[in-house]
Amino acid sequence: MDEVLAADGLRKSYGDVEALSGVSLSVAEGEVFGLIGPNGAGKTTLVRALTGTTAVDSGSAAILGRDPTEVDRQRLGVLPQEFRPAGRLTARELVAYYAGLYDDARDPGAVLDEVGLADAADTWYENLSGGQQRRACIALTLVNDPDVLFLDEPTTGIDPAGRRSLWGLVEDLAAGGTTVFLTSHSMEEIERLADRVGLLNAGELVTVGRPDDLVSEYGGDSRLVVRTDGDVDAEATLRSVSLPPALDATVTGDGIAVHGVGPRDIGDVVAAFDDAGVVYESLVWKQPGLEEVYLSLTGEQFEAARPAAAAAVGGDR
Ligand SMILES: Nc1ncnc2c1ncn2[C@@H]1O[C@H](COP(=O)(O)OP(=O)(O)OP(=O)(O)O)[C@@H](O)[C@H]1O
Repeated sequence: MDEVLAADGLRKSYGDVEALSGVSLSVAEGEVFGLIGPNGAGKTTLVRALTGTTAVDSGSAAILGRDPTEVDRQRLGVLPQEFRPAGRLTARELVAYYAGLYDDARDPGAVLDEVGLADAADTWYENLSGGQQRRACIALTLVNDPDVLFLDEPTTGIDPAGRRSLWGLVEDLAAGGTTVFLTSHSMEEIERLADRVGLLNAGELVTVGRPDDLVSEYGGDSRLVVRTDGDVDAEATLRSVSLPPALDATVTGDGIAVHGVGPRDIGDVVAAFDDAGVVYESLVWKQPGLEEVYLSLTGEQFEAARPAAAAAVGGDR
């Protein structure tokens, strides 16, 4: 596969703040590369460096083998994190205006349809809902049928159904050969869309890999988390429970975590807690995902909890 995006030792400081401290990466044609990282990690600076909209202090970037400032804009689509088109143009007028900037543009109506804005096409941008505005912005990045698409937090403010339909759109684009560089604060979005994920922390690309590989390497084991009442002595409770010998347990901030619990072990573990007469508030079985990778590599909880990650196997008592 051809390399479409490349970064080699990108460094960028703002005064004393080193936003990028030597970032190198490579993205292949048709790949969806997901970038995650805490606030201020340097994600937007990296997008700007890769798209040639900020000058770097050292290092180099290339899109389609060229310097980002020299690449044919017809082949590039960029959705910045903050993007405010003219408020008193309708979605259709905006898309038509942007289409007019290119020699070879798609039909505005078809693009509006694709992002789910056909019914609101004749509403002024300023009167669209937040989610509809974001869709309109995405439509503007698609008018030139780009080969490379940068999406900086594309679905912020879009409702769950709208997000899912836009994920389908990104999947279709990638299947058609479009290379996508995506930053997001939604782990669900990254897990769903990204072929490879890069974790940026304090300006450094801490790790890059396929989601499954990162989870196997850094995600830890699946576990059953037993939340006890705040007044309960979790250490004493744990000593009173006879867990299956292969399993290990630790006391956490709000209860007990039993490690290495596979799906078939859940019943035995629950029975062990019941036999010991433990009163618990909830039992949650968690399989590791990117959230755990993020926690293990940054020491921080990912902001947006991923509800589907946890399957409750017990209730209040
Ligand atoms: N124009 C600027 N002037 C000064 N400092 C800046 C500028 N742009 C970014 N920074 C700083 O550089 C660091 C990286 O910022 P950046 O916006 O790239 O992070 P981010 O990962 O995109 O954050 P977020 O998730 O909050 O959008 C931060 O410390 C930020 O304050």
